[in-house]
Amino acid sequence: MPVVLEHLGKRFGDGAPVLDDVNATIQQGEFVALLGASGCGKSTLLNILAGLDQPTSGALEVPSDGAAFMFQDSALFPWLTARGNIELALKLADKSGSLSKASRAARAGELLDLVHLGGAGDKRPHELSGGMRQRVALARALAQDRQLLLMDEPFAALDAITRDLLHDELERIWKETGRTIVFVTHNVREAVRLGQRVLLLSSRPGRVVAEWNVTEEHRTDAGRAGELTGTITRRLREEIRRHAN
Ligand SMILES: Nc1ncnc2c1ncn2[C@@H]1O[C@H](COP(=O)(O)OP(=O)(O)OP(=O)(O)O)[C@@H](O)[C@H]1O
Repeated sequence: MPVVLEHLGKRFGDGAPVLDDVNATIQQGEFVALLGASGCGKSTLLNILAGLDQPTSGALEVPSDGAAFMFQDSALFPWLTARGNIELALKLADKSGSLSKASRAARAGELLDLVHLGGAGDKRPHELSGGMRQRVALARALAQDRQLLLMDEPFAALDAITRDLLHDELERIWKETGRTIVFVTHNVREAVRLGQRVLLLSSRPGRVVAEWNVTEEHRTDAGRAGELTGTITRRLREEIRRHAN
């Protein structure tokens, strides 16, 4: 099922609208990067997609089983091991209670393998690096078993090398699982690296003002990817300047 936003708007109380007339269709299985200046309403939009907040105008179609969410902070439970954090997510997602403890343990093991953390399941979050914690957070988000995965700057706090590694991992996992991903970032390079499509949200009010397709050519030719990154960066700067005036 696609995600459809039609003339979507959001204002908090009687303040100025944060989002206004946001229109977008995201196909099932698509990877969309959402880019915008700080404070333009990206997190607000994700919260609405996740059903954590309601739009004040317009229409929204999202999968009926909701969405899984991953944040900049891994938000793991510190008293549980990596495996324990994933098993808990499996338990919470299993509303009918049909998964046995042994099946949950087996599934948690598969998810740990999927994020290449097979050997670290018994470690607690403080024993893991930032990159490893985000891998656990990704496995936990996948444990929720929702088609739609919303990611709010999940790699922003990581160093560049770890981030590059996680980009490769996320791309692989996206291809393996067929999830629909909406990935919020400030980082144009990251948006071009990951997204099949990059949407640019303007500031005050937030609205989709431009979009770019990232083609196979961009993926295989670093020069073409660099050109696209430059084009998007210029457009983003314009947006930031327009808002500053
Ligand atoms: N619950 C709320 N009540 C009032 N205003 C809010 C609320 N949540 C967000 N806002 C306002 O909405 C605007 C957009 O915030 P939001 O966090 O969605 O932006 P963002 O693009 O995700 O920012 P950043 O990139 O800095 O994380 C901000 O001006 C913020 O102050």
